[in-house]
Amino acid sequence: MATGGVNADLAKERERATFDSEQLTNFLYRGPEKVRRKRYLQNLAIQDPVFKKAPLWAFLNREQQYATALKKHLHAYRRIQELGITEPVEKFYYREAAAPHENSPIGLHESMFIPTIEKQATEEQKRKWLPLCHSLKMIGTYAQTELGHGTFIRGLETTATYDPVAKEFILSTPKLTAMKYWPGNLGKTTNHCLVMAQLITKGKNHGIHMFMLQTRDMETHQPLPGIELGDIGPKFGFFDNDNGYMILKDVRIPRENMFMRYYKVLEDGTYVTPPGDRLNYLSMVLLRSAITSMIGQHLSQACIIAIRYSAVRRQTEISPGGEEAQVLDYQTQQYKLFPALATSYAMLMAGRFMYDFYLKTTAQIEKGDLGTMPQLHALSAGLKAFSTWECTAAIEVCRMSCGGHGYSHASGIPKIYVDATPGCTYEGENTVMMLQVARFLMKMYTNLQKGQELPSFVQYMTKSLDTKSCMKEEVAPKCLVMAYEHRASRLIKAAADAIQAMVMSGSSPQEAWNKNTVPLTWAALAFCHMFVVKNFFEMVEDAKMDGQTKAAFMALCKLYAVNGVITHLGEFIQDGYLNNQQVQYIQKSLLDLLAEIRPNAVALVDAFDYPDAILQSCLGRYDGQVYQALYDFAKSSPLNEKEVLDSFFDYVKPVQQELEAMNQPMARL
Ligand SMILES: CCCCCCCCCC/C=C\CCCCCC(=O)SCCNC(=O)CCNC(=O)[C@H](O)C(C)(C)COP(=O)(O)OP(=O)(O)OC[C@H]1O[C@@H](n2cnc3c(N)ncnc32)[C@H](O)[C@@H]1OP(=O)(O)O
Ligand SMILES: Cc1cc2nc3c(=O)[nH]c(=O)nc-3n(C[C@H](O)[C@H](O)[C@H](O)COP(=O)(O)OP(=O)(O)OC[C@H]3O[C@@H](n4cnc5c(N)ncnc54)[C@H](O)[C@@H]3O)c2cc1C
Repeated sequence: MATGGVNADLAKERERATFDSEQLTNFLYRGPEKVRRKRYLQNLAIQDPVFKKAPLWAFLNREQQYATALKKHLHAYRRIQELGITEPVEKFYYREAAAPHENSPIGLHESMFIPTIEKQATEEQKRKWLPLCHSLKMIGTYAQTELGHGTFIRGLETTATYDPVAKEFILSTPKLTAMKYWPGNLGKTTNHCLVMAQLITKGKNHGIHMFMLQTRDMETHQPLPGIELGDIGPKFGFFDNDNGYMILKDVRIPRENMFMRYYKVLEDGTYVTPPGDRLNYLSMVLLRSAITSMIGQHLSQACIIAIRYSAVRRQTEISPGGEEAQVLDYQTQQYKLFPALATSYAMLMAGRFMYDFYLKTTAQIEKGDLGTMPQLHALSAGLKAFSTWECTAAIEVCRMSCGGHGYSHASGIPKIYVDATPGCTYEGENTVMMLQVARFLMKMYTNLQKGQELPSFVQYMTKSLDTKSCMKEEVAPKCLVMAYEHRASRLIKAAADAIQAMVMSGSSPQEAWNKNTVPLTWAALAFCHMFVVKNFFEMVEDAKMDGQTKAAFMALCKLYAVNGVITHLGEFIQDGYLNNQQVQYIQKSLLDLLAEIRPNAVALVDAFDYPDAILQSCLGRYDGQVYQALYDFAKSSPLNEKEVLDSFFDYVKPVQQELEAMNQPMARL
């Protein structure tokens, strides 16, 4: 254990902050009462001996990691029920503190399996399945992706063929590429799954639908006949999760196991068409809507670690013989870390918007109003892709900004990175998601040309492109937002014009689309970026907090916007919207903002309010005693348990002896 109180540099950082970090914490968690409750729940978990005694994940092999994750998450599941915690966000706080570095082997059971039953099953199916799910008799997952197809869902090859005589579906993965491959916890943990399969009835294929499949015996946990299951092996991250494969050989399930709230197959095999298209894609939309907040949290943890460490780390004397500087005082270090910090706040704000929008829209869908589904799809796909790309890149910047120690698991950042980066792939590969956004934007652009009214968040498209920026020396939020709107509108028009020109010269619309997917993704990215900037400004402006806190928060928000302009400068100046002088104002503003944020950097990460027990980082400790912690971490490496390892005698000694013998003068003769 590190001792010695709070590191003097870190203590000074907290004293010199111009605002009270608690105020920002209260805003982030939606009020002081909620903060108190969060801390109470986190402390309950942190003090629980089952969680306290668990070994550190980094020193375990994969099987041990899986077992630890299972033990912790099942204990948390039981405790959450005993404590009567029902609010999803409160469950999240408890679980995060209980198992901060263990991905849940029952995570998909809770985040996809149960919500899909709640949203897509009939009342009768819910009555049958939900009690079993809550008592964990049924543990399920979401089995969609196959060896041959993940992105193109319509191309999935698993079939569900209806047999009207037996009133059963026959589930089959008819070839190698049809086997389910990747679903989380399918390999070893779960005993049920939702299978996405091509529905065939009366000889006709009706596309993919959802079916409930029992995969393992509920007592012995053995796979059921006709089902081959297994873990897919070690991955880049998610070591403790059994992503699985599954082969189905004509497995029969009752007709009642098709999810029939919206889509139905009658006893005689008649297919009843649903009220709306793509309703069975809604489970993906739920997770996509939650990912922006989740990834913002990952990045906020990386920022805490890198910024606290940069305040403690001193390297190189600035003037000969003088004191070595805190690395956080180097402008280049600030340019790495403060945009990352601003990005994490921007994504937390975007995630807050996104999840609220999801709840509002799905409430309308539940009532049969499907009108806002295209907007929900476009925004959830776009923000999921944009936030995961931005945040994973920034996490890696945080890691490298910690120098060599950032490469060690002692820092905590490598684990954050490997668990965050698959967010770019799962729930829809990011490029593919951006192309869905582009599809929506092109539709909106066509509607605009036809004089139709646009949804509020794309109304900026109606503004004339024939304008110049209002940017002055004092870089104003309004002018920044307008610059982002202009860039997004211009790139949407450029992509639309390119497609239109190709069609006019004889290409088919599909060909024209496929030859312009790169500009289309530029347009989609610019749209998402604009959305995040605008939402960030709006949320800061509306935030109820004292003036100093708001000023500190606003500086971050401006930095996010200003840094984005500089990073994508070409797209802002291509048509002369910003002139040279204005670009210079923005560049100067960036440097000014770095200096303005500097005294508040530590307070801004303290505001995220992550206890050390969750961060589990030697570098990100609240007390800044990083060197003692690194030494303790090294000492606890299992390689240090024995002074001399057996492998020394097994491998080094024999080779040394052979080489010695070979090199003897007699041996050379
Ligand atoms: C309860 C709290 C939860 C908290 C959770 C916390 C987080 C926990 C995190 C856990 C951590 C890790 C878990 C990891 C889980 C990972 C799980 C998975 O990965 S599951 C598998 C995910 N797979 C995908 O996402 C596949 C991606 N592909 C697709 O979605 C589709 O194939 C496609 C959208 C790319 C194309 O679909 P297609 O049917 O071919 O559609 P078209 O392109 O032809 O478009 C037709 C039309 O449909 C519209 N559309 C498409 N999708 C939707 C949708 N979802 N909703 C509404 N509308 C949709 C599209 O816009 C088109 O509309 P038009 O009007 O014709 O333009
Ligand atoms: C950690 C993890 C957990 C997962 N959990 C689950 C789960 O629980 N359940 C489940 O069903 N699945 C799960 N998956 C699978 C995941 O959803 C898919 O991997 C994902 O949807 C991407 O599909 P793919 O692998 O087929 O990628 P591909 O589509 O093969 O992507 C490969 C490349 O092709 C490009 N590409 C593909 N199609 C197009 C196109 N139309 N236009 C332009 N470019 C294209 C992509 O941009 C990408 O660069 C998980 C994956 C991971 C990594």
